[in-house]
Amino acid sequence: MKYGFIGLGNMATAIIKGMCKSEDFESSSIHGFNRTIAKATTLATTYGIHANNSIEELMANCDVIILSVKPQMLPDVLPEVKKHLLDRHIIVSIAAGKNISYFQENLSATTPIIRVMPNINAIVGASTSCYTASEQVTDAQLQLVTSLFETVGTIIEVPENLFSIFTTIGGSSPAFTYMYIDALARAAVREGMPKNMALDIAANAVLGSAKMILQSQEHPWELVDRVCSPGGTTIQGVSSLQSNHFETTIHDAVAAVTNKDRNLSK
Ligand SMILES: NC(=O)C1=CN([C@@H]2O[C@H](COP(=O)(O)OP(=O)(O)OC[C@H]3O[C@@H](n4cnc5c(N)ncnc54)[C@H](O)[C@@H]3O)[C@@H](O)[C@H]2O)C=CC1
Ligand SMILES: O=C(O)[C@@H]1CCC=N1
Repeated sequence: MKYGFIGLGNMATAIIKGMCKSEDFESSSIHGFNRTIAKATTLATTYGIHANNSIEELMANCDVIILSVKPQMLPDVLPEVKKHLLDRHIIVSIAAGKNISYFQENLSATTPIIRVMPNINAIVGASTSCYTASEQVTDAQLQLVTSLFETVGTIIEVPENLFSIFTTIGGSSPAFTYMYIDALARAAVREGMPKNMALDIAANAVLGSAKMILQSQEHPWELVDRVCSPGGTTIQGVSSLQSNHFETTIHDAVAAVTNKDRNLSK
């Protein structure tokens, strides 16, 4: 099997890195095409993948075509993909907002299409990804594509009607979490702690808290209560966050992202 990435930005670079580091994929089986050709040649030099000069060349070389351009670039890219589409091709899209029917309308109703939503933590092998597949996709094809995304983290199936909300809490939320970690660290800088030290502590506290949620089986509010000693320090901060609408602020941000994602498919 040969894998071809169209668009070699943040996400494709992370996924290619994961594939090349894994024992399951040969770098010689990976091809890439980017509008700015230098990005392809850099990846070819770094990881030993093939730099292709056109979508036509990439599609002739590859079986699994991974569309990794921004959603707004798809109207430029899809006509060229459609022109060179063959029966052997499997289309994988990681674009936000574009649903399977969009690709069926703009490419072909019979081509196997798998929609995947990874996240930027793929760069460190820690993406929380999901997929949904068109009915033409076989179990073997699905296995192939999920194993590809397992090289950069975990992947689960999500029905397409939940894809927008997954995109928000799985795909976009790393940005919110980075903001939260940075806010904690800056607050510590105000108290005199060096920024690097504060970032390290804040990030590790978030990492540990995430492990607690995943491993303890306890409700998050039970965990909150366990941190808040009666008359102690933490409850002061928890009350302050509640008075400042912590939860509704997050809900508003999640709704804003999800609405934008839903509008992209219209
Ligand atoms: N950045 C993120 O955290 C995530 C992004 N995504 C999705 O992944 C996709 C890619 O996002 P990024 O990697 O962040 O974007 P990016 O902007 O870093 O990469 C896109 C690449 O496509 C290239 N490109 C643009 N037009 C092209 C064309 N006509 N032909 C060939 N190459 C072209 C650009 O030169 C660029 O290198 C998007 O659809 C986005 O919705 C999904 C999950 C997370
Ligand atoms: O902001 C975006 O559009 C993409 C989708 C998920 C994360 N980044």
